[in-house]
Amino acid sequence: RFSQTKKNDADWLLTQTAVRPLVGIVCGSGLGGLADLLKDQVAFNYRDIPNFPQSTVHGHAGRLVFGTLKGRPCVCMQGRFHLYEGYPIQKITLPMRIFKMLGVKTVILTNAAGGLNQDFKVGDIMIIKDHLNMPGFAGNNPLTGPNDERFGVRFPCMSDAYDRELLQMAMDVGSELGYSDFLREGVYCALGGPSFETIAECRMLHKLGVDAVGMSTVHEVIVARHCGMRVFALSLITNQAVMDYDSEEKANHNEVLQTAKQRAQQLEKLVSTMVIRMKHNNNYS
Ligand SMILES: O=P(O)(O)O[C@@H]1C[C@H](O)[C@@H](CO)O1
Ligand SMILES: Nc1nc2[nH]cnc2c(=O)[nH]1
Repeated sequence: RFSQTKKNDADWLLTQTAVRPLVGIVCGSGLGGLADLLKDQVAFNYRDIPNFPQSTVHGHAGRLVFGTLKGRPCVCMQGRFHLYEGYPIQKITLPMRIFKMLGVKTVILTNAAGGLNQDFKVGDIMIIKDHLNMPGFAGNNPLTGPNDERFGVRFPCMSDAYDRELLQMAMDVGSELGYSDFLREGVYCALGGPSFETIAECRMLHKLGVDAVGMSTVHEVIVARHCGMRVFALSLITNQAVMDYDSEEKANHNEVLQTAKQRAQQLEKLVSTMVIRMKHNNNYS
């Protein structure tokens, strides 16, 4: 029945627009401007899409935007769902299955995150090369429950979750755009939120090899990879995680949105250049 519901959502969306997207984009906190790059837009408020959850977080507009980027058909989630909003984990990742049913081949996920790597600065863009799924360690995985074989296998591999060719493409495009000074790569860790981390938690995550910490993305990545879509993801380092008891810094959502605003244009340029350069037969040359 769950699967039928998803099919209905996808069918409904397909009847509303002629765009058949090959690329699906998810905008992180304050990064919704990405959707505004799309031409010939057809946009839906989440509240108008059957069975779709609603955005409840400031900086997540709650619109699904179809359109093209230099002729490449795309769909963009202007706002995502988070565990802390109270939705079941299968519900927050439902859009990935809808992307799949719309024909999406490549998913691009963005997020705002706190920097743990001491070499990172606020405003850096970190290309995600791997993740730690903390809610997953506690049994909260979006693939929990009966496996729908039509989407993918029971035990999907995650060692190849982040496409290495797209990671290399991001580095190449970033260097051509003159972004090398603030382009990094690293490991992202998702926590449940909504509280930010304590100092002890930041120290622990740093010791575990985490470069940036956030509250999203990995659940979407798992579902996207389960159904065979190619994944590229990046974090905007919007704040430095507090590691020191003498620090006066306090993580807050306003700072997150403020940093996102300052770096949004460059991040959008990086993503849009990549989309235009992507070969949709899964080859990058
Ligand atoms: O959707 P993302 O991961 O960009 O949102 C981050 C995590 C929290 O939702 C919020 C904290 O400021 O930003
Ligand atoms: N968990 C977490 N999420 C964030 N999103 C943006 N900044 C942060 C942060 O410092 N911690």
